[in-house]
Amino acid sequence: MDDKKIEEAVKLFLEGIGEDIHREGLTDTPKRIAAMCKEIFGGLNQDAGEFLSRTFNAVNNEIIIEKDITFYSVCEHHLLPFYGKAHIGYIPDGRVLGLSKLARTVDTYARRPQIQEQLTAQIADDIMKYLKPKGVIVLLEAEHMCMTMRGVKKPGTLTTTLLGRGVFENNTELRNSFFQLLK
Ligand SMILES: Nc1nc2c(ncn2[C@@H]2O[C@H](COP(=O)(O)OP(=O)(O)OP(=O)(O)O)[C@@H](O)[C@H]2O)c(=O)[nH]1
Ligand SMILES: [Zn+2]
Repeated sequence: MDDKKIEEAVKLFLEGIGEDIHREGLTDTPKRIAAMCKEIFGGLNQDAGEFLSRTFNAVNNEIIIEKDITFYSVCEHHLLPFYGKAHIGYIPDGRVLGLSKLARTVDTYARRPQIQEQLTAQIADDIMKYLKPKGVIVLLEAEHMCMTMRGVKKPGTLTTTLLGRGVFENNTELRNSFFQLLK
């Protein structure tokens, strides 16, 4: 990441909104934002393949679900946060992942400028690509600040996105057992 560019951009932006960039509260803000970007956009420098490639033998091929994975992302249209929970289920085909790797995959793609549908798809596609399970299903529920603090201003609205790959693509029974286990 280019700290200098971020700092210059923040100064210009603050001037643009009519702020005095030399007042005490703002003098360190460009540096703070450059440091913050490393956290909230850190996924841009990460490759989920590095940890998704660490698989081990499955005990059986029953469904595995990791639910309520908290995530924070930033909408690419307004650069405002959207945040919520990710729920992931997969049916192994001989190999499984360490549980933490599902949450790491969510973080890798959440920490980028995003839209929710794309985030959902990137998580599902990478799990298919590296683990090669029989199927994976990803459900994301999030609140978008661009819907609440500006624009249409509807606090409390929850956006849900769902994507199934492999056996979850069109098997209603399997999808329903995922929903059942989330309750
Ligand atoms: N599909 C989708 N839309 C999103 C997401 N995040 C934000 N948006 C929407 O992106 C749209 C951008 O619409 P535009 O009309 O280009 O921008 P805008 O004038 O700021 O839109 P308003 O929010 O309606 O004021 C808005 O409707 C947002 O609600 C997302 O993750 N997925
Ligand atoms: Zn937005």
